Amino acid sequence: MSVKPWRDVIRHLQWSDADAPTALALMTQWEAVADLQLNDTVNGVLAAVRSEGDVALVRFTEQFDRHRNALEIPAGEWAAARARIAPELEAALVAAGERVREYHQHQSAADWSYTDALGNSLGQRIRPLDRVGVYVPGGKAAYPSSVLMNVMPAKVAGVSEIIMVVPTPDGVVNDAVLAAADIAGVDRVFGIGGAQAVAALAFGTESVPAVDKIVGPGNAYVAAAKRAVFGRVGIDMIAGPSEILVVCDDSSNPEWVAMDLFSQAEHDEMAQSILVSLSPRMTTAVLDAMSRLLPSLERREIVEVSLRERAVIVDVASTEQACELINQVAPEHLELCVDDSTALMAGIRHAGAIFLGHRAPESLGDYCAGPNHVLPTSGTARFASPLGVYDFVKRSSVMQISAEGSQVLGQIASVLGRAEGLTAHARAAEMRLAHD
Ligand SMILES: NC(=O)c1ccc[n+]([C@@H]2O[C@H](COP(=O)([O-])OP(=O)(O)OC[C@H]3O[C@@H](n4cnc5c(N)ncnc54)[C@H](O)[C@@H]3O)[C@@H](O)[C@H]2O)c1
Ligand SMILES: N[C@H](CO)Cc1c[nH]c[nH+]1
Ligand SMILES: [Zn+2]
Repeated sequence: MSVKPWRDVIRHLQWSDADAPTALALMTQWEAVADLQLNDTVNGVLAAVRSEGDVALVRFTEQFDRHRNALEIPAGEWAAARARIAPELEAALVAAGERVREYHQHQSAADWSYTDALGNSLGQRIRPLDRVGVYVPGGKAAYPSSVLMNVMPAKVAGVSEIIMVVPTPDGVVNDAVLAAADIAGVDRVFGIGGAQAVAALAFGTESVPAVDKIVGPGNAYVAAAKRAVFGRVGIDMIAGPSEILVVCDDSSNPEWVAMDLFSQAEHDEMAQSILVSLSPRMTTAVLDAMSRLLPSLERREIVEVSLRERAVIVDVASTEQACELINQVAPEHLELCVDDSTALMAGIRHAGAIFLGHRAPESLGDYCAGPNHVLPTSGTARFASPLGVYDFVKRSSVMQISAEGSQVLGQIASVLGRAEGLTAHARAAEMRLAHD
């Protein structure tokens, strides 16, 4: 139990102080795969699985997850698990899955083309990936919701084959995770995790088919392995620990704000909760609510470490200052717990998912609102987007050149080819000139 009140434990900044932006930048930075020893471990695992296949996969699963069960979990077991879970859990998974599917259907993009002034037809064709690997984390907790979030956009995109991997620590398979796999419609499930699972998906083994792209969040071993295999396969992103940034003002409900901050802190000790306050009175009220509510949390120990190590409160004097701060942090989750979010929304450029008003706790986005909960973390919302249908398709450009087009474009290509010293390029274009 913490002896000091939380107001004395959580770091507290005034955004108007000249050094506050730098201090906040230091507090929010997180390098996904900076640990050299971890990288050595991961590189060793990748090399071994690549050269030894299933033998290494079984060995590492025994070493890190403490079991020697069969690698693949057959479809019959998913259906049996679905029948075993509580009916209300099954109904919640089905309802959440349908909402996630519906949201992602809006992301589907169509082929396009146009005809230019020379009669050339130029366009873009979109096709789903053939085979993807979905990493569902499962070391310290089981995440059936992450099955739905990873698989539904792939199904909407029309991916032909979805291979799911999920660690089964001590050989224990989570029924809700298997039920979610059944509901979402994966093709195969393997009870493996960590860097060895990523290696198996990237290189293929006797049991696990090689995939074209690996998606899904995981711990630092998973993140390092995904980064290392990128290029051989595609990846979605490098996910770091969960983060939430909540903006409050006099209209906020302090207990709701406190619980929303806890909801991400409870993920793991490195998760980060940031409170940005437009009202000193509300800052005090939220801190008091945190002290009141914290003892009632099931995962209190994790929350306490997360708050002590990584939480920050920042007082801001205006919505402009709030926006400046938000854009610097580029948070994974942003809650605007205020009556009127119009001015804030106008100034916000970087955030993974934005929750507006008092009735939109981040946890609804985690489970069932519809948008994806796999989001860019650690400031990567500056350039990255939530996992979506667009991650499971690729685009080809298409060009059909008319007789007139080959004359006009051929002359330009001829000049540019010769300027680059690539005369075969130039001659290929010139041959078409001569032909007509
Ligand atoms: N962004 C999201 O959408 C989202 C969703 C769910 C979970 N998460 C995050 O994903 C993470 C899941 O982490 P986790 O650990 O529970 O599960 P995980 O599945 O990512 O990792 C478990 C695996 O890590 C490997 N491992 C553990 N210790 C190791 C060691 N010392 N050496 C080599 N390998 C080792 C093991 O192979 C094990 O199978 C958490 O940080 C959680 O917050 C994110
Ligand atoms: N908040 C997590 C992503 O940052 C996702 C999650 C899964 N279950 C609960 N939450
Ligand atoms: Zn969450």
